[in-house]
Amino acid sequence: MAAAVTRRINAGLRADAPDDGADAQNGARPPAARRVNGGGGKDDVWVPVDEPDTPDAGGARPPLFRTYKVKGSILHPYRFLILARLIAIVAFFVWRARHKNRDGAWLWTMSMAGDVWFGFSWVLNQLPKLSPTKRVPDLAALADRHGSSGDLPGVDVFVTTVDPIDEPLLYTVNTVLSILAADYPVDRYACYLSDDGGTLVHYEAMVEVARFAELWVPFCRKHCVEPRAPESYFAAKTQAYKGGVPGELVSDRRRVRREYEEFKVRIDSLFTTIRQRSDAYNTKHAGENATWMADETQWPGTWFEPAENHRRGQHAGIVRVILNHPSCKPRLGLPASADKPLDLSGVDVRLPVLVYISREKRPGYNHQKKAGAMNVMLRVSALLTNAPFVINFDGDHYINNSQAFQGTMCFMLDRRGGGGEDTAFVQFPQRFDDVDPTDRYANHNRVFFDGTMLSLNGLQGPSYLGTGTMFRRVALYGAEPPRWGAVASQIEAMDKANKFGSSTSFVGSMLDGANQERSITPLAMLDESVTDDLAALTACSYEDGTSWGRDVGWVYDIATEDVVTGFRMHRQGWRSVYASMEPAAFRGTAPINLTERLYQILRWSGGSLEMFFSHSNALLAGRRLHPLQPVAYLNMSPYPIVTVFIFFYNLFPVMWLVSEQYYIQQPFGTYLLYLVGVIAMIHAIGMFEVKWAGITLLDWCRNEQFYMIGSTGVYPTAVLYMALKLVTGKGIYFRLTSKQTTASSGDKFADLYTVRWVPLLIPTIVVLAVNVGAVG
Ligand SMILES: O=c1ccn([C@@H]2O[C@H](COP(=O)(O)OP(=O)(O)O[C@H]3O[C@H](CO)[C@@H](O)[C@H](O)[C@H]3O)[C@@H](O)[C@H]2O)c(=O)[nH]1
Ligand SMILES: [Mn+2]
Repeated sequence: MAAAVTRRINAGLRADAPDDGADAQNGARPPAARRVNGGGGKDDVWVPVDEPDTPDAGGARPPLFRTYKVKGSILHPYRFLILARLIAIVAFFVWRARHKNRDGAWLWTMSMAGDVWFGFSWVLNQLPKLSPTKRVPDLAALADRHGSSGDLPGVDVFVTTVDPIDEPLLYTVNTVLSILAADYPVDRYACYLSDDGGTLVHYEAMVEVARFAELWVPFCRKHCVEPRAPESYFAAKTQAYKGGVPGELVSDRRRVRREYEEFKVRIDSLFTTIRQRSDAYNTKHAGENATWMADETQWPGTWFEPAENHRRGQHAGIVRVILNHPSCKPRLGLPASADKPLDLSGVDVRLPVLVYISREKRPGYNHQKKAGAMNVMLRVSALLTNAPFVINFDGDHYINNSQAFQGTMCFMLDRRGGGGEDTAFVQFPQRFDDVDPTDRYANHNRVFFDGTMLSLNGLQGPSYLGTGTMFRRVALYGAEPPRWGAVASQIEAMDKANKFGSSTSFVGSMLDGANQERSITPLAMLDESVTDDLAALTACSYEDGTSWGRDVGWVYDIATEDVVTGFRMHRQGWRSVYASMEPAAFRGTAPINLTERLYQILRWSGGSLEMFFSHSNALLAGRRLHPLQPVAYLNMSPYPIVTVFIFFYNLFPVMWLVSEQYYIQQPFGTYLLYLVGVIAMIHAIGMFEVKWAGITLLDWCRNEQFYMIGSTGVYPTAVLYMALKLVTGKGIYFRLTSKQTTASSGDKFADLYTVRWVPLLIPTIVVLAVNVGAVG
């Protein structure tokens, strides 16, 4: 194995040679890409920062992204308010400590403790937001440098899904279609679908997708349509035309729409089709009870009628290439004809690689949910296409801006200050569809985390980077950037310690996968040796005794693997970028019904507490992080504990039922004055943030409302779970967020108002009752 590594050292890891020739030519070339504007947020708030290192006479490369800061007239009063509030709360504490309550000392102590916690967490939350920064990719500069289809690095795109019902097939096929139609050199990226359910329905849906993509993708290219997830495209109002043949849009669109409707019918009927086919074959092969593929072979995954080795949690690993590697030269389509009414004669009709994966499942193994699926994809893709960058989407997210991949490359390839190469990941803010404009609680803390992240002078703080984040593959392998030049020896050492497992072909692929200048390799012929390798890599026993899930790949044993994986990279000295783009790069479907939302919050808050009580505790971050990063991580790990104090205050009105005269603090007048002051100030500060985050006041109110529901209803359970875990050592079982909607009535927000009863809501209702009672 070591030999395999050393052999490649000479091949050179970093093909760092400057391509000056190309640059000189580029100077004369007109920008090929459309310029994007400021990238979200209003221009009257964000101002570009003067880049100290703009190209000089020496012909340095022009920057590939712009940095924006909040303009002084907003920023200075904002900071002043923060300072004022800091002084106010310190004064408040001092005053309270000097005026201890003699009667009801324990209540006073409790409320003091609560206020200290509130004050402390406010500081944690506020510090990283002192200098809001926004980075926007410059696609035109990228096109100038790399040409329109030029030497962009390879990208492997991962999509995860589990259940075709809970995560509706329609979302998943839209995700994949939006990826296949992305505006990125088609021979430089590949799409992998991981199906943790192992169902034939998913596989055949991908076969249908590949077929429909032959029409959909050239259509998108011909007319430059956005977004390229058909469901969203057809639902959207028509926008300004950007393609080259406006006259043909209307008829082409009508035609593609009809095909899409038929495609949807086929997708919807897959369950029945497969069942009927299987019934027919089972009768033919008397005595069988299998699920059959169209070619009359038995599906190796799960069956409709569960059987030994063909049920959920117990089936073989499957890797199937659905679309093979395209040719490197463009292949133009055909002019319109009787049966093909779309004129595709000027359009490249190639499609990127599409692979279906279902990892092996065996009882007795902890399959580690999404993190486990991601790690299998990381290995399988290493053997098949081995791109130096990987990006992941949940089955319910899609690319909303077809240039999103190019956008991420603006950060990965920018060389300012040695940059780029030390960047482990690029993340864009998450935006959600299907969220009622009058009820945007689904954007909950995402909006505010935007604020948190924006702030760290562009260094990324923690966030839910589970989906729509572009990673550098080598960072996922656990390599460390300060030794980036020595990745070969690093990989060799890690391999000696059996961190990666026993596959020689996988370890042999690692150096190539680290090389940013390498484009994607044509898909290997799936001969017997490759199939054997793939079987080994998808097996559940592959990771036994290795470092997968800790030092290598996505991190295990935690409900929020995404946050912890990013933390590991930051801790190793990697940097990351938080970027914005207009229109938003990616979009997702948040669970909009309150019940699902509560369970999601439960998993996140539980995961955050787990993180606090684990080796990924922010306090153990080490010196390689920017000083504000641990603060931001800390801000989001023990936060559910706040529930104790929120409860205390929320239930306090009980006292009014018991006795008429009771004061938490005396003299009560001064106390009230302080309170009103500090509360008013935090809201005033919030208003500034609302202004630059580009959200409405109503969003903000909903956010506050939802915070109350979450912190009374969900956090107590999270805290209890954590306490149990600390005592018993057993982790939390988190269920999959169901995205299934009942909204067949045509009202896509119908779901929002169907609140199923869940015990999680009991404490919230108690609080409500107490307060209504007390006021009464
Ligand atoms: O055994 C499993 C369980 C889940 N998933 C996939 O993991 C993704 C996320 O699961 P979901 O139940 O939808 O969780 P969410 O709360 O919606 O996910 C958010 O929070 C997660 C944990 O922080 C992140 O991993 C996600 O990317 C982020 O979108 C989905 O695509 C699932 O298909 C698997 O592949 N295998
Ligand atoms: Mn999700």
